[in-house]
Formats: sequence, C-alpha cells, structure tokens
Amino acid sequence: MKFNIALLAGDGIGPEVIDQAVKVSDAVAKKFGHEITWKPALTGAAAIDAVGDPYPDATHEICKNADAVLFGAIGHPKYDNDPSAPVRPEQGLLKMRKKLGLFANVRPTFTFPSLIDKSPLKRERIEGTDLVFLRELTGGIYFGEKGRRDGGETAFDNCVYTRAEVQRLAKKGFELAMTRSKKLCCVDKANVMETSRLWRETVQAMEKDYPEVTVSYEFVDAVAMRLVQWPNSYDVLITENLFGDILTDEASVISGSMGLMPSASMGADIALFEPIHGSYPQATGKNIANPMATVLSAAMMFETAFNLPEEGQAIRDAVNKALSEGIVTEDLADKGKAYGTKEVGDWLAANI
Ligand SMILES: NC(=O)c1ccc[n+]([C@@H]2O[C@H](COP(=O)([O-])OP(=O)(O)OC[C@H]3O[C@@H](n4cnc5c(N)ncnc54)[C@H](O)[C@@H]3O)[C@@H](O)[C@H]2O)c1
Ligand SMILES: CC(C)[C@H](C(=O)O)[C@@H](O)C(=O)O
Ligand SMILES: [Mg+2]
Repeated sequence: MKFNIALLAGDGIGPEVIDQAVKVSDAVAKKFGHEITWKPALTGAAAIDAVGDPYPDATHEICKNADAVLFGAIGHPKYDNDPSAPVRPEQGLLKMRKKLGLFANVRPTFTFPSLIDKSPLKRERIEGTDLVFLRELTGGIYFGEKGRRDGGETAFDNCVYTRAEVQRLAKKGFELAMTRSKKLCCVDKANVMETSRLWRETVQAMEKDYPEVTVSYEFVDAVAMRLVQWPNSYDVLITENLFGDILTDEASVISGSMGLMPSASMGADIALFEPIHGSYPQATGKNIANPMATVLSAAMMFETAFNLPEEGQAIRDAVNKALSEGIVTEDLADKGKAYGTKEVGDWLAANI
C-alpha cells in the first residue's frame, strides 16, 4: 500500500523523536512492502519563527490531504516564560485539533513486564494495568471564551460542552469498552460543575444502548487517587479535555516514563498520532529523550489509520525487546547504561 503522511516535528525534542519514528516506520514499510511519502510541515514555535503562525494554512492543507498525521511536540521556554506573548505555540496545537476535528484522544496506559520495578509504584498495585483514556479534545475549558476584565485584574476561562460533543465521545467509549472488558468509567466533577452534570446525564441516557457495559461514575479527584492506588481496576475511562490532560500525565508514572506514552487523536476524516509528552526543552539537542512514545504512536497509526495490525505489532515487538534488553534512554536506564535517542531509534529500526 501507499501512504502520504504529514510529518509535524515541532519544537524542542520533537524533531529528534520524530526522526526515530520515521526510521522505524520506514523499516516497517520496507519489511511489509508499503511505500510511505513523508510530507514535512511547520508547526509550533518553529512555525511562528518562520511565518508568524503556529499552525499555518499551508500546514493545514498538507494535513487535510494526508492519510494520517504524525506529530512530535510543540512548545518553547521563550513563550512559557512570557505569559503576555500574543501568539503561542500551543495555540497551533489547539487550532490544528479544532480544524482537523480531532475530538477523541485515545491515550492507552499499560505496563511493560521489564519495567514494572522502574515505576515508583509497588509491583502488586500496577501489575496487569491495561487501561485506555478517551480524552475529549476539541471542547471544554480549552476552547470556551477566555479573557480579562477589570483592567486585567480578573481573568476567566469558560468551560462549555454541548450534548452532541459528549455523545460522540461517549459513543467511542462504549464501543471501545465492548471490544475490551465491557467496563466504562465516566470521570467528571458532577458534584460541582454544570458541564459535568451534562456529561453524566448524557452518558446515563446512553447506557440502555449498551446493556452489556457496566458504567461507573466517579469524581475526577477520587480517580486521581485511585489511578495510582489500584490502576488495574480501570479499563476504559472517558473524560473531558482538561481532566484527561492531567490524569494521563499522572498515569505515565504507572508505565515508567512520560517518554513511553503514545496517543491517537481521532476525527471523522483524519487521525493524528502524537506522544502525550511535550517538547521537554531541557533535553533539546542532547540526544537523551526517549523516542518510544512517538515510535509507539506510529504503531497506533499503522493499526488505527491504516488497519494494519501486524505492522503495528512489529513495532510493539521491537519496543518490548529493546526494553527487556536494556536498549533504553536515560529515563529508563540503570546508571551509566543509557543509550542515545538516535541509537535507540537505530536499534528499533534494525530489529523490525
Ligand atoms: N503535545 C504537545 O506538544 C505538548 C504536550 C505537553 C507540553 N507541551 C509543551 O512542552 C513544553 C514543556 O512542557 P513540560 O515540561 O510541562 O512537559 P514535557 O512533557 O515536555 O516534560 C515534562 C517531563 O516529562 C519527562 N519527559 C517528557 N518527554 C520525555 C521523553 N520523550 N523522554 C523522557 N522523558 C520525557 C521529562 O522528565 C520532562 O521534564 C511547554 O512549552 C508545553 O506547553 C507540549
Ligand atoms: C500543550 C498543551 C496545549 C497540550 C494539552 O493540554 O492538550 C498538551 O499538554 C497535551 O497533552 O497534548
Ligand atoms: Mg498534556
């Protein structure tokens, strides 16, 4: 098969981890007889520097016309440390998600047998964890009206959801639960927030369409606790944008590193694959960032966007082998035994 893939490397460690995912994807394509054409495009601070827009129209055209998008990370300290900057890299990410209609962000959390003892959490608590967050990605507080009043002394961010937005995300959650252990957790803050009450009421009304799925409704603060206490009690979790952002970074501790966490952002027409981590500015250019989150995002791309599970599995097998043989970057390595970003990528490509 032939694929056109939009390649948005972004900022910081983005280009370094993307290079490894490209190498590994090319090795998979070679092994299975596919042809990939990569279409690089600007995003983030790199795009602001080049053309003044973190998600330029030219990039959007490339994404819209691609079979899938592979995304690195955006963000730069010069913006993080200047809250008043009018144009910010993160606006590009949000604009891209909105314009491409990427409403469902699938963020799996699983443990790797060889890493169980790397987690600060006890083995018996995390062993067997295999859960998936479905994070709503184009609504909520990220996209509601925001601003200042009282001469700048008061700031506000509105959280807005429509029933239709909740329904389409929840539908994906129910469908995913049906393919797994038929357990769905709706994470909300319905004891306080009106948007959460709409979420709860909407999901409750959908239960009758999925009689085999057992649904639990839990408050986000309690989930934040139980997620590290008994993560293996969860299976599919659906949640709004901001709660999903926070809980999935927390969940990375279960796997062992942020550098391992992939995701798929699904829309009606196109899907984008991105690690959940950011541009990790402290590591930029040092060849120390873990490329596995991006490599595993490429595995999700083969499986989800191209419906090629064997190709995805070939990547997963290489990653598992690297982890068990200690071919890992410093976030997972024993002292003095770290490999570089590029060396891990080379090893994975050679072991496809
Ligand atoms: N999707 C995205 O592009 C995205 C996501 C989160 C943050 N950001 C942006 O990234 C910048 C930095 O934000 P931050 O420091 O809060 O988050 P970050 O995810 O970049 O880094 C947080 C910590 O996670 C660890 N980490 C992240 N990626 C890793 C990797 N590949 N290998 C090993 N360890 C890794 C490091 O310990 C790092 O200090 C900001 O500008 C932020 O806005 C972008
Ligand atoms: C950079 C930021 C806008 C983004 C988010 O909050 O969605 C990031 O944290 C993520 O998880 O992809
Ligand atoms: Mg985040």
